[in-house]
Amino acid sequence: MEIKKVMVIGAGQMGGGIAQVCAQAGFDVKLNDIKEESYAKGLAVITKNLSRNVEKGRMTEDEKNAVLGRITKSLDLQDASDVDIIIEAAVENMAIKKSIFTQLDGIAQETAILASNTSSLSITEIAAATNRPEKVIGMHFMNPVPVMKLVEIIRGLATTDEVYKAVEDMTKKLAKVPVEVNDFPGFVANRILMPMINEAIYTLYEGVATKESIDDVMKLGMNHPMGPLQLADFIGLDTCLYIMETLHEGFGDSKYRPCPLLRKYVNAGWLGKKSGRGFYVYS
Ligand SMILES: CC(=O)CC(=O)SCCNC(=O)CCNC(=O)[C@H](O)C(C)(C)COP(=O)(O)OP(=O)(O)OC[C@H]1O[C@@H](n2cnc3c(N)ncnc32)[C@H](O)[C@@H]1OP(=O)(O)O
Ligand SMILES: NC(=O)C1=CN([C@@H]2O[C@H](COP(=O)(O)OP(=O)(O)OC[C@H]3O[C@@H](n4cnc5c(N)ncnc54)[C@H](OP(=O)(O)O)[C@@H]3O)[C@@H](O)[C@H]2O)C=CC1
Repeated sequence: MEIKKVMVIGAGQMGGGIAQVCAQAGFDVKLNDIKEESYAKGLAVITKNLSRNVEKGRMTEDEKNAVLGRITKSLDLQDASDVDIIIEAAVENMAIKKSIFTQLDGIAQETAILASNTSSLSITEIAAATNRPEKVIGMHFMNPVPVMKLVEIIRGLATTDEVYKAVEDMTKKLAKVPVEVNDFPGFVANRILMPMINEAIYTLYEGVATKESIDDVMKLGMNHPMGPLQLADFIGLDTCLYIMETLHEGFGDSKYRPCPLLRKYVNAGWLGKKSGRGFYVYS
């Protein structure tokens, strides 16, 4: 099973990054979003990242243009009809993901792999919305995609070894390191990371320290590149809340209760860096 043509669904911070690294690795990429302006925003970020590579001497202008030439715009899921793999990176919502996967199952060629970049939701449940659960898999990239090495590869209950191997090979071609994990809420990355971020938010909520102090403790004391509140803003507070809800519901354990302050910020539309305001304000 050789993968050549890719479709990425969702041109947000993750989808844009995934499209960029796929095009850089030589794959033809269709980048899909529901809104033209979201696609344009995603492409602008990719162009900026590639221009930085040119400035830093890591790529020539011609190479940059060749990478951009491998990315095509898609505003219609029907465009999935001739690709080998679809990597879905739309919003972290089970109903939306199921609807996308059901539609893709009817559009994509029989051999096509349907992957999700979900950060916490059940691959098995998403797969059950299709008639090809054996070809559904989790391909969980880390943010920012062009920089971070890891891709968690999540096997659903029915995922075949052949599909796993094809996705593992593709991940290596992207110069990323695949790590195999099983399908449980939050997988490994967010089962460990998100409760730490949630606890940092509780620490702020309970007035233990200021946001700057909380971040300084983890940066200076534990050598984390970003403090947990800064990282939460970077990930997106909506995504953080959805992940905590998945852990809370999936394990039924109160230790995963999302902090009320996190919920309040999301309800206010303070989603972090992407909306201009979260725990910090961004210009
Ligand atoms: C929620 C989930 O499901 C899973 C997740 O993804 S959890 C989040 C995982 N990610 C993390 O934990 C990130 C933690 N933060 C970091 O590692 C670092 O702060 C960082 C890599 C983001 C930035 O590094 P830094 O040294 O502080 O800043 P900076 O010097 O500006 O950037 C380092 C390099 O990364 C690049 N970079 C930074 N942000 C970038 C972005 N958003 N997109 C592309 N490249 C980026 C910069 O261009 C720079 O590259 P060069 O200098 O080599 O050109
Ligand atoms: N943020 C992170 O650090 C990480 C996130 N993830 C996961 O990646 C996924 C995307 O997250 P992220 O990129 O941060 O989110 P963003 O909000 O940045 O991007 C989501 C994009 O998907 C678009 N979209 C929404 N619904 C659809 C749809 N039905 N069809 C096509 N496009 C759609 C949105 O468009 P519009 O804006 O127009 O609504 C937006 O452009 C989530 O599942 C998340 O959990 C995984 C790893 C890390």
